Amino acid sequence: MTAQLIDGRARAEHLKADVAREVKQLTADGIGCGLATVIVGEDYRAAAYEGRLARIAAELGLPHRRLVLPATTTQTDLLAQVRLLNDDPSVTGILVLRPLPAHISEAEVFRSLSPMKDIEAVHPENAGLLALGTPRYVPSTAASVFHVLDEWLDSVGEDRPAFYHRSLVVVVGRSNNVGKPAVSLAYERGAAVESVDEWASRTGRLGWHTRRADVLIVAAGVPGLIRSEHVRAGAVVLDVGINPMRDSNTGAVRMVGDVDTEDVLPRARAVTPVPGGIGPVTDVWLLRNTVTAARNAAQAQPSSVSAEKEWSRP
Ligand SMILES: NC(=O)C1=CN([C@@H]2O[C@H](COP(=O)(O)OP(=O)(O)OC[C@H]3O[C@@H](n4cnc5c(N)ncnc54)[C@H](OP(=O)(O)O)[C@@H]3O)[C@@H](O)[C@H]2O)C=CC1
Ligand SMILES: Nc1nc(=O)c2c([nH]1)NC[C@@H]1CN(c3ccc(C(=O)N[C@@H](CCC(=O)O)C(=O)O)cc3)C=[N+]21
Repeated sequence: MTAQLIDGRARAEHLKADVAREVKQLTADGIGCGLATVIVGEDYRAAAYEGRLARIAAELGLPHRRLVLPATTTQTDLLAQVRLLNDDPSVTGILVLRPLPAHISEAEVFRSLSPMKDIEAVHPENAGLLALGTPRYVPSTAASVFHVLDEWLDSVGEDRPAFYHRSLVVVVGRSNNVGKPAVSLAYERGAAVESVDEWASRTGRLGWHTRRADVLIVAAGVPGLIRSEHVRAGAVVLDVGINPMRDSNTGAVRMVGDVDTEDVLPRARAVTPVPGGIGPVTDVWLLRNTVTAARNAAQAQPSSVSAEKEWSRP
């Protein structure tokens, strides 16, 4: 068997057309929408993601404001900046990029976000709603993993509920941003779920877990962690990892996943590549959540949400 490579870019384009329609409808309804992204310090992955969001937001005509703060920013200053964004009615969605510098508590910053503007569902209220199966916002990376999987199941004629009910989903990596939300979404679909972290690797049990997976979701941030010996024949493998690798000869940086795709292809049923798999869908989903947040804001306070002049409207 040679696995099917799932085309995330094509999925992202479909989704982008939906979001473009939603943005037009917002404008027609006179509802303002504004995404604010916050980066503290320098990180290649965060900068790459933010750059992609900026480009697609411009393409969709969705106002975007960037806040780039130095790595020396104190937690107090960052919390003050978040407060300003919370209080600004022209900002309807806020994304604080990870990683934050080590001297800043990510949990404190996420807790300081206005829950209605927390488009990644990292505030405890939104994370709780997600865990209870009643999300306000579905975090974009996990949402993209299951969007890609659901659509792929449709494309091969699998009945979604039947597939999930008979499947074991194993999630490698359990960050609050990616791994844990993915577990919640797998629960919601009625799958059996297993979650492993770095201890599974350290204790030599990673393969024992992953080889039982019908669906293997990998979000560890370790290039090439998963090889064919970790994969059950006929499994569906979703590679979330985005890891910058510098070519020692040319100096060029390219992104690689957590899965050794070439090695896994002959064994799996379907695999998402990196680049071109989950990543492009994540970008669009985040903007989709931004649109949802604008609608939520308008419903909460109909008169206060209108686009302001300071926005760079593309
Ligand atoms: N494609 C996309 O759209 C996105 C991709 N990413 C990428 O996904 C990856 C994960 O991101 P994120 O969740 O934020 O990362 P974090 O570093 O926050 O979390 C990584 C998780 O993986 C676990 N882990 C680390 N090493 C191993 C190992 N050897 N074996 C098993 N588990 C391991 C960690 O375990 P422990 O808890 O024990 O430390 C932790 O739970 C990164 O490459 C990131 O760039 C992130 C967001 C979006
Ligand atoms: N709070 C927070 N949330 C995040 O979701 C988050 C974050 N911080 N910090 C950084 C990581 C990284 N990340 C990416 C998502 C998509 C692509 C993406 O679309 N990549 C393309 C292009 C890759 C390339 O440049 O070759 C692809 O996979 O095809 C990249 C990177 C989100 N992250």
